[in-house]
Amino acid sequence: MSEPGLEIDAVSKRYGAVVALEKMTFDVRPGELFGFVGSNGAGKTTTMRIALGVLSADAGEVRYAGEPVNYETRRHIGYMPEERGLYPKMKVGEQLTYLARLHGMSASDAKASTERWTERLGVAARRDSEVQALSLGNQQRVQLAAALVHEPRILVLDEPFSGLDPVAVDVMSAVLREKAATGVPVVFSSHQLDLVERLCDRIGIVRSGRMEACGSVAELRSGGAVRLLVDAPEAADGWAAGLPGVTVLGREGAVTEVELGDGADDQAVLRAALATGPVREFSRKLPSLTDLFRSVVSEHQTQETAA
Ligand SMILES: Nc1ncnc2c1ncn2[C@@H]1O[C@H](COP(=O)(O)OP(=O)(O)OP(=O)(O)O)[C@@H](O)[C@H]1O
Repeated sequence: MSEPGLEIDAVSKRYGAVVALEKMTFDVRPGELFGFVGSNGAGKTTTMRIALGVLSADAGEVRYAGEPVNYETRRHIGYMPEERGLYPKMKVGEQLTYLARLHGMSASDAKASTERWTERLGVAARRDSEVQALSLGNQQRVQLAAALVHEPRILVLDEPFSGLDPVAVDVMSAVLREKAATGVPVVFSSHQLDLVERLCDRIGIVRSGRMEACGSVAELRSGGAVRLLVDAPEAADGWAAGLPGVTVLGREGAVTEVELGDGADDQAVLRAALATGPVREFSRKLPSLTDLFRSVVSEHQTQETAA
């Protein structure tokens, strides 16, 4: 079994009558990039705030390396809050150095780290500018620098990719990958599912304060029904109707999409297609993370967006 990283264990939280989290449980292993996705109001920000300790849980526990997270551990978390948290009138460089010092770095290390991260994140030329003078995207780059400047052992980032241009998305993705490669557990929330699918080792899909599905994209896919694409140009409409356990989802030109239910035989589909004439393509259609997400959350979508 791998070493424990950051563990969120049966964490529950209410705001008055609103149940924000109901036994939220998952773990982010050392060196792992974990994508935290869910509808608006599903409970991602609440979970992250509890992990950082800016909000207390009603029940459950957050652990790091097998021990409950305490004040000392929290000094080693790099956090990017959803509401962002920079001082607008303070200069970028001074602010980052100050934050690094707050986390216990020496003055010279804090200065060197500020220089390193502002360069890496493309805001070195703005070190002497007030934060409020920067564009929103550049403020976000500085916000990420603020989460990284003290060389944290854990990274918890609330929607770090929102509002970034494609170049900044690439830089941010590379930085998160590198941090994970050094053994840091990295968790971030995002609504950009294509990015999450590309970047993350594992993904957690949250619905109504609960972890509904968790695993690698391949693991999440393995739970769903198999879909096939069959390109049979001479087949008449209805060629696959009546095959046991097979549902025809649609046809575009010569390509028919079918879903296999329990007990359905893909080879029977292939034989039926070949009986119509040539088959140019016969392949499995893998659902995207967006498809998987929709199937997990759609059931209660209305309830959550009303929150
Ligand atoms: N301070 C608060 N007071 C009352 N209710 C709150 C408070 N903060 C959050 N909530 C409620 O808790 C639930 C979870 O909210 P949370 O912000 O954690 O969701 P989220 O997944 O981060 O959403 P989003 O994707 O929109 O950022 C929602 O129903 C929200 O309305």
